[in-house]
Amino acid sequence: MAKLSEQEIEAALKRLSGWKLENGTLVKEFKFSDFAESVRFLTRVQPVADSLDHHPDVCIYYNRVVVHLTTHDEGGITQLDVKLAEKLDDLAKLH
Ligand SMILES: C[C@H](O)[C@H](O)[C@H]1CNC2=NC(N)=NC(=O)C2=N1
Repeated sequence: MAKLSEQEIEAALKRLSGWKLENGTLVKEFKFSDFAESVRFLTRVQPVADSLDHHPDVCIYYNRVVVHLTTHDEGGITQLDVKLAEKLDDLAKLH
């Protein structure tokens, strides 16, 4: 999948909520009530990421999950990152 241009990334960021561009990755911090809820969120993410064959880089800080999205194979942001960002937003609402 082709890398998005800067204009395409800016357009995608306008549609997404809470995501920003940082060092060539899409980044968002998701907030939960505690560590267990953070882990449950990532448990819901796992099958979705596997089915897309596209995986987020994640860090858990107790009740915060920081997600970085980039397409490693392309060395930049692709439409797959935008699609995964939308899915993560949906999954974060489910807790
Ligand atoms: C072999 C496997 O399909 C690839 O390594 C996939 C897996 N998940 C991936 N996830 C992400 N974020 N970027 C990739 O380039 C990528 N490549």
